[in-house]
Amino acid sequence: MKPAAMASTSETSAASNTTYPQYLPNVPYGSQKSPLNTLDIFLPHSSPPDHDKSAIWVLFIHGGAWRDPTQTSTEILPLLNYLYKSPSSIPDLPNPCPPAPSLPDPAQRRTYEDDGVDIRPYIAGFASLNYRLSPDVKHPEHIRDVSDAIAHLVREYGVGRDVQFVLLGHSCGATLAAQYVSGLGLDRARQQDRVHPIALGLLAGIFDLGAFVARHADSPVYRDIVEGAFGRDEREWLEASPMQGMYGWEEGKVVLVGWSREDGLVEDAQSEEFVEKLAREQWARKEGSGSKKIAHTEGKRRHVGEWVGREVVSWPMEGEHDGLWGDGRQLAWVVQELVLRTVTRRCV
Ligand SMILES: N[C@@H](CC(=O)c1ccccc1NC=O)C(=O)O
Repeated sequence: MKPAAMASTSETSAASNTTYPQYLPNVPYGSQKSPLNTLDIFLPHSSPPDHDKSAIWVLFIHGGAWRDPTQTSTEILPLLNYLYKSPSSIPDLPNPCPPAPSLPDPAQRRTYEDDGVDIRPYIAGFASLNYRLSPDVKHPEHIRDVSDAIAHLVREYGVGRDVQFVLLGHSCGATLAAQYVSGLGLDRARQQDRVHPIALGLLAGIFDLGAFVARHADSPVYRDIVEGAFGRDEREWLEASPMQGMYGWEEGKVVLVGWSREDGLVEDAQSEEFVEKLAREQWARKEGSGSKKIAHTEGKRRHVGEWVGREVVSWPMEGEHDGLWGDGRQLAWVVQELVLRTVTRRCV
């Protein structure tokens, strides 16, 4: 399956004669040569004009309990197909310098099935990461692969350096995203060379490995998952758990924590306790409208740059564990929320 937009319209950049959108699967990263040391890139349109540097990259880390070989970077495709299925080309952003920017009426810009602002012009690129799985590797190899993948994007596309990014993760992918910003499992060089996201979107994450095993003591698979990825020493579980991390990174504006009460695999308490932890670290608590968004925001106009401080947003989602990425619409709303809360348009 490839993003539907590939087959529909394409635009040509005059400067480079390159056509868009571009979908580049299985791009190798890092020095390890495993087929899982690869990432997929989707470039929806040519770079925004020089006057507008407010576009961001969206990075996604899939789940699968650190071990399921059927869960891969392709889990971003429902999101891409949802956002880019529309036959219309992606509109340019208006020049913000001056007059003061405001997007056209959202009602006029509704080109995908949503009630809000069309966020597509604000997204410069997507990357979906693969990383090596257990039992072939154990912690900290998974998180080091993630770090190497992001380092590749820094070098090739200036991600985190010339262009800001948001980091999304589902299930153990959310664990990896939280480990990345807090540096858990990263050696000194990788910690120091790291670029940081402006926002995290953590969906159905596992933040406390010990509790994950203990709360499912009747089901041996949970212990198998954690021992397979982190070994048998419970002190390792504690040290690697995002609940042990610190989340004061400078660039961070928003952490969206999303979960579904219908998730039969990861318990609500993982997300609830992580929200509490960030609140203790002085992140301001917000209740997001979540996947009930249409009902909540219908008729309300929202603007890019709504962000006011360091916020942790609880984001209610719907359906089963794997529906959170499998339903591209729910993931698109997460991305929209992060764009609305973080992207500040700049004149350069
Ligand atoms: N599909 C996975 C199961 C899985 O992903 C999972 C199971 C229970 C709790 C969390 C899970 N995934 C987290 O990334 C497997 O077959 O191992």
